[in-house]
Amino acid sequence: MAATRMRPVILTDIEGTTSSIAFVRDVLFPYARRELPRFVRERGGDPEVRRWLDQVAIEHGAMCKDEMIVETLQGWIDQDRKHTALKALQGLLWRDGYLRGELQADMYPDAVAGLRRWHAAGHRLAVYSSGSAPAQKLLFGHTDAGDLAPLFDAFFDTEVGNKRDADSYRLIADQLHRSPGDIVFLSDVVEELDAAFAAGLRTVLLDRRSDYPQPRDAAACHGHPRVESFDAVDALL
Ligand SMILES: CSCCC(=O)C(=O)COP(=O)(O)O
Ligand SMILES: [Mg+2]
Repeated sequence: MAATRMRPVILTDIEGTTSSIAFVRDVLFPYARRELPRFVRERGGDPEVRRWLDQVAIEHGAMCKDEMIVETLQGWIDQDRKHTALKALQGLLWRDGYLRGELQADMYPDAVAGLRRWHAAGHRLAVYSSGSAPAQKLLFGHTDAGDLAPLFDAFFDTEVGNKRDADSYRLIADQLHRSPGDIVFLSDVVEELDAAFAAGLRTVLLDRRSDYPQPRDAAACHGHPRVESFDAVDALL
């Protein structure tokens, strides 16, 4: 009897892949930057907030005041630092915004259709983003296409490691109980795909015109299959 091949797990990035870079840069980050001083003033005493503020303070090598921590975090937002403490605090801040109805995640329509199609076809879906896992669940739970969070069965963030480090993808494969070759990673960032490929994952480069007006040529793609929308991913699964 012929062995049936398991459907690959589809592991997706968010910014530049399921949602536009502009949404993250022009909506989410400014919201966090603006709300941060109030949030630290009002919630800085909560253990789940203090834990991350203290981590930022320790990195300064000195006891520093909350105002200085806020300035540091705002600077990191401006630099798009993918620091775990910043990402955890952003997730807590965005939670308020989503729950108050002030935030709603923009999704690429082809990404919504693809995720629904693959889930219906029996693929397991997972997310790997620099945004914290709670922030990922909130984002997919509050999209312009409704609640998409139930489509996913795992959410990975930088607590498994940096997205440009092959060991992070080995850990994700272990945690999904799948061999690396049974996972397809979708991302707009070639360096992330290089790391995933080095760990044995299959890869697809999202090269969306609205995020990357200049198409990336063959040399820039480093051998990763290149698509402009999720519609073209099915042929590669
Ligand atoms: C809930 S994700 C918000 C986006 C974010 O904070 C970020 O840094 C995007 O990183 P990605 O790894 O998805 O490109
Ligand atoms: Mg990305």
